[in-house]
Amino acid sequence: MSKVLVSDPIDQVGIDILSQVAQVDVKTGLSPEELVRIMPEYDALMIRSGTRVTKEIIEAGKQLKIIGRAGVGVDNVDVPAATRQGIVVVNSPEGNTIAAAEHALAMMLSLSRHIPDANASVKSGQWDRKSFIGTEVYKKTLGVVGLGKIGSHVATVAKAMGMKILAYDPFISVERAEELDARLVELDLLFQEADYITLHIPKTPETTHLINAEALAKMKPTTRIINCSRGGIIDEAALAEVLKEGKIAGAALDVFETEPLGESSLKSLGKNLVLTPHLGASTAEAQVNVAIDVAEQIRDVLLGLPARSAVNIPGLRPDVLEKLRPYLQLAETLGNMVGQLAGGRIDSLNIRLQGELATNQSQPLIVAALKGLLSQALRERVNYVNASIEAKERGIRVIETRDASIRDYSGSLHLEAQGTLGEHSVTGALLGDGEIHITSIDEFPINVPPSPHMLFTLHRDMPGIIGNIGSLLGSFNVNIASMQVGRKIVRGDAVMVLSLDDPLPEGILSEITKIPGIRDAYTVTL
Ligand SMILES: NC(=O)C1=CN([C@@H]2O[C@H](COP(=O)(O)OP(=O)(O)OC[C@H]3O[C@@H](n4cnc5c(N)ncnc54)[C@H](O)[C@@H]3O)[C@@H](O)[C@H]2O)C=CC1
Ligand SMILES: O=C(O)CCC(=O)C(=O)O
Repeated sequence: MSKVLVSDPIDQVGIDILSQVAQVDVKTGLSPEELVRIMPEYDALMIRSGTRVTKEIIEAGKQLKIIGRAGVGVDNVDVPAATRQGIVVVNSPEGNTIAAAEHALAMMLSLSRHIPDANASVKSGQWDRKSFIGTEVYKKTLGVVGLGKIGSHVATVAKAMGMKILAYDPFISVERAEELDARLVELDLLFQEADYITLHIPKTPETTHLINAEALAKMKPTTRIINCSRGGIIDEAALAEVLKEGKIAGAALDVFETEPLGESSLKSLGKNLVLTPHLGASTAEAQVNVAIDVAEQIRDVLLGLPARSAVNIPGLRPDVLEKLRPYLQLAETLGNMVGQLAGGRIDSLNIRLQGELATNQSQPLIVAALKGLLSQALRERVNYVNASIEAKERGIRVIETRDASIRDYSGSLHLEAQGTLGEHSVTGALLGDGEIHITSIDEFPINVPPSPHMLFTLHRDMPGIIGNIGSLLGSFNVNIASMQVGRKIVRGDAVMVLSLDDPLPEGILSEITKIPGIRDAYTVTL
């Protein structure tokens, strides 16, 4: 019989589902060393946010087939390590949406009406009404950062409470914002105008410390901030400072840079700060939803069936998956690249399946390309199941064509996207050894494998240009791992693709475009 380890508290309904097919051991509070030691016994691992599933734990799981995260964020799982071992990682992208949205709204109202401190005051025997004069949210402006599932529900309810909604989300269409009666604005304007700011975004390199000293300085003294998304999006030291000095009116935090929250300057603040211990998903309903969602998927995978909400591997029959796996990776990589080249808000994606990929069984490749395209915006929320729906909801027009006559590789994919940064295309194929190669960018022929940090330029093919870019990058201590130029005619337009050892430091891109002959420059991070 299969064995499942449940290493965080999970609703009993999930345990009951797992018990239909497996022996279930609930062992919470294990140390990383204990987890590594016992992992070889288990076929499946079910967690919430409490267990950090490291590479060491995954590698110890010699029989492990699936890791189930009863919630949305899989940032506590080393997903690439799991993928390398062919272990499916599943989550519950929507099971706790309402719970998290309601917690953010509850935090906004608690903060406005000093409910936590007033409660403590009454319980300590006082009847102090003067100290707890609050503010109303009616007719105030709410700035929603991240208009995804949770942000949209917060916006809808806040609207019903009479609030005006501003939203910042570079990946959401104006039409979607209009449906929610929200005005899409730039972040600076939101910082300047909002009375309340609520964060509903994933934690990514771009969103880490999005709310820092500089951002806080743009806010009104009456602004209140709510964070029920991820710790680290707010710079806690900078926030504590402005709260102490009364430069903004208050904050309510459910998530922290380090959890559990240890020593912190936040703890000494008064009624202008409300703190909860990552309770966003902690409702009876959400815990039942996520437990069912994830336990059913673990049960199915243990029975040899596909998972419906896999973050890393699509829900296909194992034999079909085995054949398609390299091409799915190709499609996802190309989708991710073209999404970044074309910019945040994508209007359309043209996918051309070429050569032997131009068959009717190629639907999963379209889905993989969309998953890659949306991954910058949605991170772990996008999977092989919801990618098409998410694209539709975001108003992305998807056009697929097939051309079996193109035979430069046995099968290749050509993706063309129209977005905020214009129209861009990328073609890729698999080499004999299964390695992905990018074979054209914006119709210029090249031949490079994708790498984690890439820089692309569109420039005039003229002497000295390569040297100028090299010197500029060198002056910022950026090391070039490889470089290739693609051109159609001598001294015409050309593209340059550079693989860099490190991410491009901020500000260099605009310096690159100042080099004579460079028309445009883009970075892609994979
Ligand atoms: N406190 C808690 O217990 C819970 C926290 N969460 C967290 O809440 C967050 C939001 O979750 P969902 O709404 O389900 O995700 P979602 O994927 O539906 O929405 C996220 C939105 O953020 C947008 N976005 C991405 N990068 C952005 C950027 N740089 N600036 C502005 N917007 C950006 C995306 O376009 C997307 O619309 C996630 O971080 C999730 O992990 C979710 C559930 C419970
Ligand atoms: O499991 C929990 O309570 C945390 C939920 C959460 O943060 C998530 O689902 O992303």
